[in-house]
Amino acid sequence: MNQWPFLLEQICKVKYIVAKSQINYVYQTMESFNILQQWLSGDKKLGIPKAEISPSVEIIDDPVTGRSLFATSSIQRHEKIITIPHTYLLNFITIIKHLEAWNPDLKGHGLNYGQIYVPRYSKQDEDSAGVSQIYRSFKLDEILSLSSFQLVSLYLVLEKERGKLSFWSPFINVLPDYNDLRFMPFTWLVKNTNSIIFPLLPDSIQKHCQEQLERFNKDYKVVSELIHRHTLPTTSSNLKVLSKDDFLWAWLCCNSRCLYMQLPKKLNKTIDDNFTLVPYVDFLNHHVDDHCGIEITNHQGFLVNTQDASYHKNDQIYFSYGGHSDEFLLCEYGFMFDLGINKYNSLNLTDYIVEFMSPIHIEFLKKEGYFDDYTCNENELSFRTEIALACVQEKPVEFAEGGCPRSLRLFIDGFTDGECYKVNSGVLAKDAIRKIKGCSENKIKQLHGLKRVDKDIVDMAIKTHEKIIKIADHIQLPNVGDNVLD
Ligand SMILES: C[S@@+](CC[C@H](N)C(=O)[O-])C[C@H]1O[C@@H](n2cnc3c(N)ncnc32)[C@H](O)[C@@H]1O
Repeated sequence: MNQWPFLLEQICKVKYIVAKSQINYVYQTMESFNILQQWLSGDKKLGIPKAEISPSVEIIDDPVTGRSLFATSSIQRHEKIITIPHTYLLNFITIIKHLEAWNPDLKGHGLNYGQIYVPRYSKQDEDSAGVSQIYRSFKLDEILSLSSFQLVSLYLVLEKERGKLSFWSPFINVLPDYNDLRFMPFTWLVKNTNSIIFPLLPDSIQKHCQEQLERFNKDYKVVSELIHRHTLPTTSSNLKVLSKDDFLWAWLCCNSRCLYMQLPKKLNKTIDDNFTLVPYVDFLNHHVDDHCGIEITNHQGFLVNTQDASYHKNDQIYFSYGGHSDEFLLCEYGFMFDLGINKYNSLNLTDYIVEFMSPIHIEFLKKEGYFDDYTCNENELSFRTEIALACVQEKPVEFAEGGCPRSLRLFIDGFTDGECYKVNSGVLAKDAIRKIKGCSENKIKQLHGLKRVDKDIVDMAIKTHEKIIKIADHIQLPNVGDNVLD
């Protein structure tokens, strides 16, 4: 029997379904952008403030950078393009304000940050999942003891559960889903995916991910235990055991979208707690160079200004997340730039340099604040690396009784540029770089050999090694003979 007409019909059907689902996706996305903008336009009668968004700015779903801000007409330097009042910022303070409205026992600690509108929650805002009951049973001490990451992530999970009843639903609906962040290798550890590819990533990325996993697991444990203490017979089964996937989604939203905001001193929080989520502003993608500037004021809220950048129609509007390497961007934000773009890329030489050290060297470097984090970029070794390499060239006995060789002391204190160490440091660094490059070449071969695994993820893993090889090939170091420590 001729199968072709049947196959052709099936192919057409699949194409039709794919096209239809793409149209649906575009429609739903645009719809959710409209709802977000409507929400941000406030309500004078209810006293909900209005965000100011320049008509020269629009949200576009870009195939490479995801939801992004673009200029609809030219924008000059130093133009204020976005102002988001405190009411719409999601952070420790606004969450406590909303929880207070459910639970008067949480009141009375006098926390404030600008004017924050909070709905007057009533019977009709109760949700069937039991979230409002959980809010009512919280104690002030246990909420204040949470870190910002723990509280904001928990609150996002709970408010998502409240669906349309949540004040935050227009914002929650435009947050990324897990698939948008699937390139973040740390998520593979949580979800037990890509387990063949993970060990083929550079060691430095694997180490970064293990640290993220530790932080995540700690936050998940604290928050799960809290929820467990507050579940009631009426709480939905979905919440009784806080799902790890849901918490991961919320935790990733915080990790990839948080912006610096100093919390009041009386909260006694750490530097890492000083953040807020900011609807709309969080559509700004990262650029290696400075673009827009952000500022937070008590009175107006969160402001975005073009600073020294100007934009033409259809230009993407960016903001620099900081001087981060591609490895950092991949681990923390789930993306990397193409080869040759990121001037902040570096090689992590730490493990290889530590191998050259005796315990006495390590003790000395720790005391001086120069232990760990040894890197180089395409042009040079970092100062920390130079100090560590100079140190290992000194015999351990030279450090007896807390002493320090004179040349090394002068170098550390900036009185010399460590010229006497340079050649041998170059040899040692070269040895470390050669080993790292060899390791990357080997892993690339193994990655090419993988069959039937997600091609995008494998390509991304290969790219991480190509960046390492590029730095290793480019850096110029003095070339003299053999191991200088012999
Ligand atoms: C603050 S959000 C920016 C909005 C984001 N594009 C979205 O779709 O929601 C940060 C995330 O955007 C993406 N991103 C930011 N800058 C990027 C860039 N230059 N290239 C590719 N993706 C980028 C990454 O997924 C990152 O985790």
